[in-house]
Amino acid sequence: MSSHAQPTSNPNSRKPATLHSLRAMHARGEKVTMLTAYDATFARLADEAGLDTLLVGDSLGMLLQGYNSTIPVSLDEMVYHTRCVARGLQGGSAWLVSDLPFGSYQQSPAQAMASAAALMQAGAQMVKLEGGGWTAEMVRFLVDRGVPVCAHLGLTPQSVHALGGYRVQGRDADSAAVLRRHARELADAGAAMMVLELMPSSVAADVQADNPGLVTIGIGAGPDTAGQVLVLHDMLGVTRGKLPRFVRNFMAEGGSIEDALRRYVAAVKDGSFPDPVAHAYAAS
Ligand SMILES: Nc1nc(=O)c2c([nH]1)NC[C@@H]1CN(c3ccc(C(=O)N[C@@H](CCC(=O)O)C(=O)O)cc3)CN21
Ligand SMILES: CC(C)C(=O)C(=O)O
Ligand SMILES: [Mg+2]
Repeated sequence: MSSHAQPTSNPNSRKPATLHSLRAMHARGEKVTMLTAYDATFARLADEAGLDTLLVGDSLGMLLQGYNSTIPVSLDEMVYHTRCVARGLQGGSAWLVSDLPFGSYQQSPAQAMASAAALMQAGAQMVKLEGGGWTAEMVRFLVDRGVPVCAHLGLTPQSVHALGGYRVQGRDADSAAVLRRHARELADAGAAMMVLELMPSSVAADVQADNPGLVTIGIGAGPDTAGQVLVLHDMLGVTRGKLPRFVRNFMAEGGSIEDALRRYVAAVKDGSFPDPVAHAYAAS
């Protein structure tokens, strides 16, 4: 089947998500669910389990390719996995976000637009890019040209070597204030969504309160964001090695992958995940 084939019958009764429906979900206080997906089969399973949004994360460099960071992932590889996931979502409902990989947007707004175009033509509905205020010019350039953008602040894994490891960000008052300022700049530049990764719950709560219409998606950022994201392999308990504290293994609770996915959706929707103590970080 070509990627331009007509959608087949809707596998569930949900309408396809739109930026409008996701903003409305947040406005009425319903939590937004996001999970990473890298292939057609898991995209379809996640969609059928009721995920609102899927992310083709550059974490695939670590989970699928075996690298120890996301830095080696290329734009062509992100395009390939975006095509796979988009085909799995045909006839489905989840909103599809794809990561712009390291080196594909940092140079200029024009470079960011060319890279975003490749992901959108592969089936993404929104692109995500990592970084603070310096990315505002890229965000504005893309949004003006019809590309929805998700920002990503806090622990930005593409900067792991500059950050000195996968460490909690915004722990002290000064760095928390910088994070809040950057979030405001990116929201003002037109970012509709924002991943907040590995920061004290209070900082993520402040970012959400500063920018009420922004759909914040937390990972290791506490319970007060508009939504939550996890890496698929982590919530299925198949990731090897030491896991970050914010992870919960939903496979240990459910009897099947389908059940684990449904439990994740239910736990985010009813607010039982993340736990404010077990899965969150405090300011220093
Ligand atoms: N499997 C996987 N899951 C992820 O969530 C993930 C990746 N890989 N790769 C890309 C980034 C890297 N991430 C990470 C990696 C390690 C920690 C970690 O070890 N965190 C410590 C806290 C460290 C501190 O206190 O500063 C923890 O205990 O959670 C957190 C996020 C999140 N992302
Ligand atoms: C963990 C999420 C936010 C991500 O960027 C990824 O999976 O690459
Ligand atoms: Mg990523």
